Amino acid sequence: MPLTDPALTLALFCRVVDNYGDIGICWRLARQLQREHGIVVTLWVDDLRSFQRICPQIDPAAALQQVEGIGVRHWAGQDGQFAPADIADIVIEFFACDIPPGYIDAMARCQPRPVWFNLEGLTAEEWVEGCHTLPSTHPRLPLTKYFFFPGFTAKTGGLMREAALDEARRQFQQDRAGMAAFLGRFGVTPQEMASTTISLFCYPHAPVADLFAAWQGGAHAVTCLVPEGVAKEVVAHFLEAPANAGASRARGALTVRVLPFVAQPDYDRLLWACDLNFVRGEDSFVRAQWAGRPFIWHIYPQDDNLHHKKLRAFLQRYAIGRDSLSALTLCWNGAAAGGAGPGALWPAFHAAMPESHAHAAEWQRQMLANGDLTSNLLNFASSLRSSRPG
Ligand SMILES: Cc1cn([C@H]2C[C@H](O)[C@@H](COP(=O)(O)OP(=O)(O)O[C@H]3O[C@@H](C)[C@H](O)[C@@H](O)[C@H]3O)O2)c(=O)[nH]c1=O
Repeated sequence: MPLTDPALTLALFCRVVDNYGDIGICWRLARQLQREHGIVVTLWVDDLRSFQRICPQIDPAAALQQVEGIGVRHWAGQDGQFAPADIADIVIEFFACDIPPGYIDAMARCQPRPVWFNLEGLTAEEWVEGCHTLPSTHPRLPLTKYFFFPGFTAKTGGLMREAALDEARRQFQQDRAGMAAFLGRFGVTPQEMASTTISLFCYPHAPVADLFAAWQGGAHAVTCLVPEGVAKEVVAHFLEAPANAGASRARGALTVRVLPFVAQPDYDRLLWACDLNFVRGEDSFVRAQWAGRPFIWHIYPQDDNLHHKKLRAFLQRYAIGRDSLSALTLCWNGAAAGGAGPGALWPAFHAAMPESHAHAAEWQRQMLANGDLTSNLLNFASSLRSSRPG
C-alpha cells in the first residue's frame, strides 16, 4: 500500500512539557501529514489550553474534536483498553512521551504491526547522525521502535517544512504593501517599518534590559515587536505601563510594541516581515531559519548547562567565521567567556547585518537540500512497511 493511500492512519502522541514548542511542532507535523500526504491523523495531546494559544479554534474542554481535518483527542491519562482496530498504521511518540501501555499492548496484537517512531528533539550535535533511524526492540513484546532525529545534515531527518512554505515566504517578502498591511494590524507605523524591525521571543532569563538600553541609546532607530507575556517585566519597565497587547512606547531610538500572541501562520509572517528575529526553543528557531533572515537563538535551558554544548554545536555549523553573530548569541544565552553584555556587542552585530542576511539565505538553501522532516519520515516508514514479512 503506498503511503499516500487515504486509508493510511497515523497516531501522534504529544505531551506538553513546557510552553508551546511541543504542541507547536506536533500540530505542524499533523497538518502537513494530512494536507500533503493525505494521511488520516489523530493527535493525542494532554494540554489543550497551550494548544489553544497557537491554534485558537481548539476547544479546551472537548475530549475529541476535528480541527483542520485532524482528529484531536485530549490525552487525559495512561489508562484505557485498546483493540487492534483502534491502532494506527504509523504511531509517533514525540520526545519519548510514554504512550499508553494499553495502546502498546494492542499494537503488538496488530497484524501487520504498526511502524513505531520516537521523534526526537532537534540538536546539531554530531552523535545524532549515528542514532538517526536506529531500532529499539521492545523488552517484552514483538515490537520495534525507531528513533527519528530532525537535524541539519543529510544523515538526519532534516527540518520540518511545508511544501508551499518557501514560495509563500517569497511572495510575502516581495509584497511591500502586504507586509506593511500585516504589520499595520499591530499598530506598526510606516516610520517604524523603515527602522530596523526586530521580533523578540525569548525565555525570561534573557538579558533584555541591557539590549533595550543599547537600542534606546543607539544611533539607529529600532522597532522591537514583543509578543504579550515575553520579557514581561523589562517591557513593562520600558513602557512604564503593563505589557499588554497593543501597548507601545518610543524612547530614544527604540520603539517597543507589545503584540498579541498570534496563531502559528501569523507568527511565520511576523518572522518574514522583520529584519532580525530573536527566537527560542525548537519550533520558532526552525521557523526563523526558513524566514531567511538573521536570527538570534535563545536555547531552552537544561540542567548542568547541557544546552550550552548544544548551542555551540549549532554555532559551529551556522556561524563559523561570523564573530559578531556568535558573540551575541553566546552572550544572549549566558554562555560567553567575557563579561560584555549584549548591548556592548550590538553595534558590531548591527554593522554586520547585511552579511548576516545573505548568510541566512545561503543557510536556508543548504537546509532545503536535506528535504523536509515529514517526507523523510514517511519515506523511511514506507521502506519499513515494504520490507517487513507478509
Ligand atoms: C510568539 C509566538 C509563538 N508561536 C508558536 C511558534 C512555535 O510553534 C511555538 C513556540 O515554540 P518554541 O519556539 O519551540 O519555544 P517554546 O519555549 O514555547 O517551546 C519549547 O521549547 C522546546 C525546546 C521544549 O522542549 C518545549 O518543552 C517547549 O518549551 O509557539 C505562535 O504561534 N505565536 C506567537 O505569537
